[in-house]
Amino acid sequence: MSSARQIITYEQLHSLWLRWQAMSPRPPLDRWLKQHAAGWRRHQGEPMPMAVSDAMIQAVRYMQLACALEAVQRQGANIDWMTWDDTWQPDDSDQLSRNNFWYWIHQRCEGRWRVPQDWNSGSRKQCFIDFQERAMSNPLSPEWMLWHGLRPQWLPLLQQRAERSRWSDMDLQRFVEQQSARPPLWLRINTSESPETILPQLLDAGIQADIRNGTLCAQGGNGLQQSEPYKAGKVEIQDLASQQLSNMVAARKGDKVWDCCAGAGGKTLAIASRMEQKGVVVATDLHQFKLDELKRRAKRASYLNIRTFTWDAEAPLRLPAEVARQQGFDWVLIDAPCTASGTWRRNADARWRFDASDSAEMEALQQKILNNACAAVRKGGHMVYATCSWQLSENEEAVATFLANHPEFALESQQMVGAPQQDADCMFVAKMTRMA
Ligand SMILES: C[S@@+](CC[C@H](N)C(=O)[O-])C[C@H]1O[C@@H](n2cnc3c(N)ncnc32)[C@H](O)[C@@H]1O
Repeated sequence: MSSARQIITYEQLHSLWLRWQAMSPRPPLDRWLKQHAAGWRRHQGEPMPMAVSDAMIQAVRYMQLACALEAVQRQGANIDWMTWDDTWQPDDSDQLSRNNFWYWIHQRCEGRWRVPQDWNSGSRKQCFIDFQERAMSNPLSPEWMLWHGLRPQWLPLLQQRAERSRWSDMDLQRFVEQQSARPPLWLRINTSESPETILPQLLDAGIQADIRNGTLCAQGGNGLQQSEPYKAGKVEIQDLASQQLSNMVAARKGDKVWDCCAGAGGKTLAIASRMEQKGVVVATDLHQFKLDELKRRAKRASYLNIRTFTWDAEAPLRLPAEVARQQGFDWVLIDAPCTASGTWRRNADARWRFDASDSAEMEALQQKILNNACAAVRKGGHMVYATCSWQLSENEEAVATFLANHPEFALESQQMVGAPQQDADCMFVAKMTRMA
């Protein structure tokens, strides 16, 4: 594999797959592929072919489907998929032979890698065609879920979401179908320039970009971070749902804002961009290394009014003097740690770490953060609670539990943003106001 133009074979992909599988603990595939691509560039002197990362992402997305197809090939189509799914585990894909695994993945995504000439024939081909036909003619069936890389057991949870958010059947179908593809790379503009002004600058830098619904987006990130608009801090990568969520914090010039789970600052920067350097944004997180990245990004965008320090949610925050003087922040954003089920389109492997029956610990952490952050909201101020998950338990139910214990807060609004209406991640956002 010494040239980007060289054709990748499934044997080569499999050795890469085994290397990732052997990692302990196994890092998120996306991050691992980025590191691998950097190593590739260093050793080969040219970029890693897109086909390699595409194939790895498709393999992880459809590894349960590969197991299901293998089961049909061996036992026939008469399988109770809900029972089968109950005992299926991600490691089961290791039981498939290298050929069979990559055969099914190749069929599902019409892979752009080299396979033996006589591969695509015989009973396996027929088994695949029959499965596809059954899946596609039965939307919302277990086989249809498997076809889109989702566990059949998640269907009732998704149906609850659809009912709660008044998604039509078509919306729900679109949501599931969207899981088979990454959303584009949405960009947020940090300056007062318009998308129409920045677009030609991106195109000149060789970035495939366009404007959708008034927002810039790029197809893939290759070269974006080396482009002039990015290096000059004019644009930030931020998913469309995340941009909408940040907009719920309608901070004005001079406001005091606390982004209490700020991470690397995606939302912090979006909020600061509207404050014209007036007022203060306090950004905290459990992890200092994330805040270090936030500081780098803030510097690139020339935001001088962001302060960072660690906070672990074990107790209420000691308010900075100028915030204490006004008895709390005008806005507190809790972008809570969550199962991140709304980001599976970008982080294909995250779905296999999701266990809906084991979310008590996460929900307890979300309540702890809500309970300890709310003390920092001034009377009349607002608290925005958000997750990038779609289950009710981390969202509407979490908000209801909090409000039952805190009658001093009133719910202003709560909604899902992004997918399925938009080609984006799927996030939840609730706005509450402190009344007393
Ligand atoms: C959804 S992420 C935040 C993403 C970030 N707001 C952004 O826009 O990039 C949740 C964050 O909560 C942080 N976190 C997890 N447990 C925490 C705790 N006990 N106290 C404070 N922050 C915590 C994580 O480190 C993570 O950065």
